[in-house]
Amino acid sequence: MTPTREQVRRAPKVLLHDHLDGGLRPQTIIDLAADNGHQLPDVGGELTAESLGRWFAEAADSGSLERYLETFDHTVGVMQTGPAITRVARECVEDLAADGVVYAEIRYAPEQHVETGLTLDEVVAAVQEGFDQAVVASGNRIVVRQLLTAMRHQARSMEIAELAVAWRDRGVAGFDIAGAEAGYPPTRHLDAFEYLQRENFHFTIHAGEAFGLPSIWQAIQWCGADRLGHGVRIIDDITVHDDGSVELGLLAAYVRDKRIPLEMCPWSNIQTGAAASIAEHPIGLLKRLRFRVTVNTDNRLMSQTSMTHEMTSLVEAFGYGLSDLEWFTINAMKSAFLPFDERFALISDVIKPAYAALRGEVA
Ligand SMILES: O=c1[nH]cnc2c1ncn2[C@H]1C[C@H](O)[C@@H](CO)O1
Ligand SMILES: [Zn+2]
Repeated sequence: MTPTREQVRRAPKVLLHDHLDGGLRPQTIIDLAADNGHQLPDVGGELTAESLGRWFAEAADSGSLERYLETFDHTVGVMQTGPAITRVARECVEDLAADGVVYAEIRYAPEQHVETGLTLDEVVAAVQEGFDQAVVASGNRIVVRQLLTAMRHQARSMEIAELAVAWRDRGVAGFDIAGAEAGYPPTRHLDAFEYLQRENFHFTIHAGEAFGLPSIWQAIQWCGADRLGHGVRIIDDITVHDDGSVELGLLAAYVRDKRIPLEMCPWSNIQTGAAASIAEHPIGLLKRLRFRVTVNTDNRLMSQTSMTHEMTSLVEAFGYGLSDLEWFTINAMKSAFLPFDERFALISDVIKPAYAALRGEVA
């Protein structure tokens, strides 16, 4: 039977790709802008949480990653003090816990939060404080880690990689690069990735979202990425013949053979033009071919989404049942940048029993 939205909400979910500066509550943006004087956009009427939320969704719904990214000026702009960052981090975890997320890796770029004098270390500490507060308040129902992102058009990736390693025992589990993809290939940051590999550290790379196979190839074969952020364009290396048979190119075969996790973000892809609709999203074929697919939100504010919304949309478009959602969830947990024993415990003690109980309800 098809799970209801409420059953999807209650099902344990694992989130590997979510931007802290893409998930603010609209009211929080209004409050923080009033505090620090940041000029919010003209929403074409009265500024309310609702109208501002709508503005973000519409402005981000442009079909272009570059235009989508412009909306972050207004979230990053209000996250420039310790207390503001801590509030955003706390609310992020509160919202994820309420949505049934049991494990999350939240990413952001520390270098974007130093405009009024915070050090990079202070930014990471402020985020961790907010996470810790919310995790305790949830009764430890959620486990959260930070991923530190470097902006791919900037030149601070080595510094951010060192920052991530310095915080490895204090809540930071990995590293990432993000921002406009075209013109900024992953190899631009090769020294940072080589450093991370020498440190036995984990990283993912936004690749194959707004740019195609060369970006994915570089991310994996030159830079050694553990996972791919989006990776949706791997579909360009897969041919579906008229008779229904499927042929994988060398890169697609490598990604599948090596079980390289794909952090897929369906609604974000529709906004940036990487996919036309949920029903046409490559996630359907990639799941069928048993790639290591995971489901993620990317930016909950810009896409007006949540894990429940992403998964419910997939249930509606592809007819998935609870076992499919459990498969995505276990895929994600297996792919987390958490030690093996901790991943294993979450799968066997939390995820599997909860899905078994839900299946009992649905049957
Ligand atoms: O989907 C994305 N692709 C590339 N970059 C992105 C995406 N979503 C957010 N970002 C950027 C904008 C944020 O300011 C930055 C750090 O979270 O990462
Ligand atoms: Zn992203």
